[in-house]
Amino acid sequence: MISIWRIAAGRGQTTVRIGVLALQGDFSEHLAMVAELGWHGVPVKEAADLVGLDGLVLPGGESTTQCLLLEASGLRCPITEELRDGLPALGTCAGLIMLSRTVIGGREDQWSFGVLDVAVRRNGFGRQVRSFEANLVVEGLVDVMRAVFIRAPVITEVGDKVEVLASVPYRFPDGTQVQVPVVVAEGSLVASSFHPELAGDPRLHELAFGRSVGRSIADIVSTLDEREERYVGSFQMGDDQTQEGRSG
Ligand SMILES: NC(=O)CC[C@H](N)C(=O)O
Repeated sequence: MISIWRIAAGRGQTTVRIGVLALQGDFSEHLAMVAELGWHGVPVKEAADLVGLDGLVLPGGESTTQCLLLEASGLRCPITEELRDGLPALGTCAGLIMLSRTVIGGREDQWSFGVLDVAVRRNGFGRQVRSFEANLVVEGLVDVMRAVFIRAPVITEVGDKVEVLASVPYRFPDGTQVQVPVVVAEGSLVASSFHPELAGDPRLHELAFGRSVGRSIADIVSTLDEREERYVGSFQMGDDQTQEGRSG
């Protein structure tokens, strides 16, 4: 269950400050989205930028490069501490990878913050040519969400406390089909395999930083089958699951 976070308490009283990790990737789009929501966006490039934040966005891009830049900038430890202390965070695509407990198909020296109890396979939906868009039903949102998937990670495992807020059908080469989560929440964290900011949809940012969600995974998963017809097609596993990505 995600509680009403400090940001909600602060709304209307003080300026809400949302940091956006701005080392690599599509941080500008996230900053624009934060501004659209009436919040103050703070590009985070060094530890001092983390002071006084109400939330943090980890953007899409290239997780291997972000690992290197997070180390070089000295941000790895302070961000780990903030996330462990419960700073609300939204991770999209590479940002999801950075939050995850386990990363499959990463570089040997790849690390992650390890605060979100999921395992992800990098580029699990395939390489650039297999990028796609889909209309998703997201728990708690009335209208479907247009989701842009670019060399997106596949969530292969979720822990007991992780809530699955949206899934898509995923077909293995042998024809077996499963539902894979593409929006998840745990405690103060929300993450998506896709890029909500590229479709100009601010609702995951609102979900992450401005409201609560509170349904159990079992409850959500039980409703997914009924809704399957509302998804656009199904998606096949990429042919290069272990390939290193090169750009956002
Ligand atoms: N669009 C993205 O963020 C792609 C993520 C990229 N495949 C990675 O592993 O980091």
